[in-house]
Amino acid sequence: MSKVLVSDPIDQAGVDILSQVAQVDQRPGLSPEELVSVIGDYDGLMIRSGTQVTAEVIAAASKLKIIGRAGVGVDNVDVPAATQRGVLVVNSPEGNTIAAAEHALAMMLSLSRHVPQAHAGMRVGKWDRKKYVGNELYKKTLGVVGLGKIGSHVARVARAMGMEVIAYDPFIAADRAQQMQVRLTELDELFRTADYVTLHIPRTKDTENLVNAELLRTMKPTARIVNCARGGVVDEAAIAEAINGGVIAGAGLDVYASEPLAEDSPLRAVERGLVLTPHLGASTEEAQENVAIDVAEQIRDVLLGLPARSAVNIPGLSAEIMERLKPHLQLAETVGGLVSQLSGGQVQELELRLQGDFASHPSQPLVIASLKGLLGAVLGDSINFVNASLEAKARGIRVLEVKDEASRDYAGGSLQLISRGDQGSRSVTGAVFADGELRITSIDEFPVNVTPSSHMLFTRHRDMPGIIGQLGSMLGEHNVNIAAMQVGRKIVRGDAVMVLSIDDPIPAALLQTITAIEGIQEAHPVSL
Ligand SMILES: NC(=O)c1ccc[n+]([C@@H]2O[C@H](COP(=O)([O-])OP(=O)(O)OC[C@H]3O[C@@H](n4cnc5c(N)ncnc54)[C@H](O)[C@@H]3O)[C@@H](O)[C@H]2O)c1
Ligand SMILES: O=C(O)[C@H](O)COP(=O)(O)O
Repeated sequence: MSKVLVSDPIDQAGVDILSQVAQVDQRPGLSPEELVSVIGDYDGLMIRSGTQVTAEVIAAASKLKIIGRAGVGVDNVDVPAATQRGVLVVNSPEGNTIAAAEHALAMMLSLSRHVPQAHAGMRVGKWDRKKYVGNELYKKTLGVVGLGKIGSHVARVARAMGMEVIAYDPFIAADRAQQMQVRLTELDELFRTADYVTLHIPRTKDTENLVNAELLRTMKPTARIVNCARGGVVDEAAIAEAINGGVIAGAGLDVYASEPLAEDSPLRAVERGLVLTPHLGASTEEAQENVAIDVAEQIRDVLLGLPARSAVNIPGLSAEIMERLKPHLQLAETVGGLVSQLSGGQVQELELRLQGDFASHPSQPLVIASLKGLLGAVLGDSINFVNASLEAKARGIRVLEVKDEASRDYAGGSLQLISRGDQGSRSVTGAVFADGELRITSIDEFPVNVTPSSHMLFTRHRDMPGIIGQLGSMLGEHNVNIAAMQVGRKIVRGDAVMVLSIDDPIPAALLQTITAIEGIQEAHPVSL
């Protein structure tokens, strides 16, 4: 049975789903060293933002197939290291959207009406009505930085509360913003004119310390800023200074450059205008149930050999595409495996020629599947849909694509792979027939009609009497059973190819004897 480690607190609904297929060990609070020492036992890892999945953890994770992030941000996972090891990373892109958006709105309201400070006063017997006169959000300008899922929901609710909403997001089209009654602006205008600024961007090299002392100085002294996105996108010391110095009126922060926030952080010493929460944006019962179910289902499916719906590190290969293109992907992988075993040596270039229906589908999944077949035939299970492209790139394999939607040799079109390398060039074409069966339809341009099978033997030989008989009796003598046989030739008594489907692999010694038969130019055993 598979084993899944859950190293952060997650909702029981997720544990129940994982338990359908795996032994689930819930061990929140493991130290980094403990995680490295235990991870080698696990097929799956389920985390939130508390666990750092470093390259060291991934290097120690010899059995790991999948890392599931019960939430959105995967900045605590070394995704490139996971990709290189073929470990799938999945997340829940939408499960906590509403929770995070509502937390940002709660921050804005708390800041405007001094809710935490007023409550703290009440706890110690005070009745401060004058001190906590606040502001309304109504008719104020909200600046949203990052108009993605969370930013859009904040914008929608803010509009309903009577706010004017402007946004900065270079990746959002103006008409999409217009539909939300949001005006797109530049970042400097947004900071200069907004009464409230709310951040909903990922932490990237472009957004690190985006909100710094310089930008804060451009804000109105009455303005407030909210960060429920990611730590590190604001300069925390600069925020503390700006509030203390009256440069801005306040800030609401949920996330920090380093978590948990250091006890001696300057933020903890700010006396007014600041509301701090300990990364609670996604912490609602509803969101936790959503993300736990979403991610646990994906881990379960992947452990059962099914695709995941929100894979972070296989772009363009969603579960929906995997399902829709299943036979096409199988064919691409099979043809990739065949061409690899027929090529021998080093493949330097792979040309993918797609005809008919094959050309009308997105080609990236077919490229990945072809590379998985090509490299997997040599490197085995270490190659999967996650790392096939990366591994091909690392080996300097160039990939070319030629698409021709109009021409079709077969009703459903065809896929041809041509490999070029130090041993010359090889080509295999395949099609998916109406019965859904895969067929190999040509090898090195010789027409054949072969259903791929686990063990096959391929020969290039001269088309002359006696060769087929000799080969058949040789295999019989060695107790190798032939299930099917196909010969393809272009001209009588010219060159020809033969493909045999056999029940067992060909012993190495027998292969040598086969290649010694007069007229056989080459023979390759193939396993799929
Ligand atoms: N506090 C929490 O508990 C909590 C909960 C959920 C999500 N989050 C975080 O909130 C952030 C937003 O999540 P989301 O689901 O809305 O993501 P999203 O991908 O839907 O939206 C992010 C938006 O940011 C924009 N963007 C990227 N770089 C930008 C830049 N340099 N300037 C301006 N805009 C830029 C993108 O175009 C996108 O529209 C993420 O960092 C996520 O990790 C935090
Ligand atoms: O990216 C996210 O989903 C949020 O930051 C939530 O993090 P959490 O799962 O640790 O609450």
